[in-house]
Amino acid sequence: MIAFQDVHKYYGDYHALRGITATIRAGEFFSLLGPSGCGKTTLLRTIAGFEGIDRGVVMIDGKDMAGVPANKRPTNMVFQSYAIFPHMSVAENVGFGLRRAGLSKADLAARVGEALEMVGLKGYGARAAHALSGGQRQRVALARALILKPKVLLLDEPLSALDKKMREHMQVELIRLQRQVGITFILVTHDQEEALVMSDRIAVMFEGEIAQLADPETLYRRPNSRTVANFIGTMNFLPATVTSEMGGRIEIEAAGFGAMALEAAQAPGAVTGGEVSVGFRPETLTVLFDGQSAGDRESMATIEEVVYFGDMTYYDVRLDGTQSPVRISMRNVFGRPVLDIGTRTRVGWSPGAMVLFR
Ligand SMILES: Nc1ncnc2c1ncn2[C@@H]1O[C@H](COP(=O)(O)OP(=O)(O)OP(=O)(O)O)[C@@H](O)[C@H]1O
Repeated sequence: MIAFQDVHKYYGDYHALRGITATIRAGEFFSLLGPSGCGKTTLLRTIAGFEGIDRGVVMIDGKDMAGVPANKRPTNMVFQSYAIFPHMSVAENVGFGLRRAGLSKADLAARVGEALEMVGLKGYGARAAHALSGGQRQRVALARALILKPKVLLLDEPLSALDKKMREHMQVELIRLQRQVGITFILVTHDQEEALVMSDRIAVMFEGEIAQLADPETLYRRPNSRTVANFIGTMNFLPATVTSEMGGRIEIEAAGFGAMALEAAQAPGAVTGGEVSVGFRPETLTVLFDGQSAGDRESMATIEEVVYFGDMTYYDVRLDGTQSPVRISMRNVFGRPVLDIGTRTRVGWSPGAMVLFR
């Protein structure tokens, strides 16, 4: 549906987009994720036509968008500050973009009703827009964009003004809506959890470039750099050395773990003798209680910090033979005690959960 080919954008001397090449599929929920200033909003605006580009090509539905103004593109944008008109009714807001479409009153009312139903605001048409909650206003903004039946809906941090509960509720609503209407949604967010929850695929951006483009599970389990690993969730790192690499099997010697073998996919670019880091998520290690078997491999460790969350406990443990603690997250089980700082414990782990970074 969208194709970027080596897209560059400058603001004066500032190189805001540095060679973006990617495709977004029709019907996909796609997110642009990255820290503030990485260029995600700029990239979204190049799709909408609000921002020109200095080099490269932006295609929508097979057509080069060079010279095509925003109002002639099959896209519509929903903004963070849901710019709805407070003095109008909900129905007038939603029907605003169709007021010159020459529809009969009855047809317009039907289209407005349909759009309101999609966003869960059936029956709210006569309500004054200023008399709505933040979440309801955002739904009006969505209905106003959807009523124009765009091929692509562009969402610029649409939920960031909402409180946590409402944001989580709207995330689920947005996913449901996208499945129902089946059009391509492109979301800009700096919230990694939001991107993981909502997206079919995510482009992680840093400094005007796409660092990795993949589905949520791949991004989480196989991040391609330490930067991506750190941006999405928590990743522990320990120093390691590659002892051999042959026929797609990489052997390493890692502090705290000892020798282990990894698949090639876990260790792209590993070279024998290379000093690397082995990375692993907090939930892939297990604090083993008395009599519990490891399943795969185990190491000895000392608990240095305990953070209790009710349903979870974080243990910061130092594996024997290592310099710095690593975090383990454990789901609490009724009747099982939370261990104290200073406790010596066995830790279970599996080579399959490790990722190697240069
Ligand atoms: N109109 C402009 N003129 C000059 N510089 C700009 C302009 N718009 C954006 N920039 C700069 O380009 C870079 C990318 O901006 P952009 O808004 O795309 O970032 P972002 O990733 O969306 O960040 P945020 O989450 O803070 O909105 C930033 O460093 C920003 O300061």
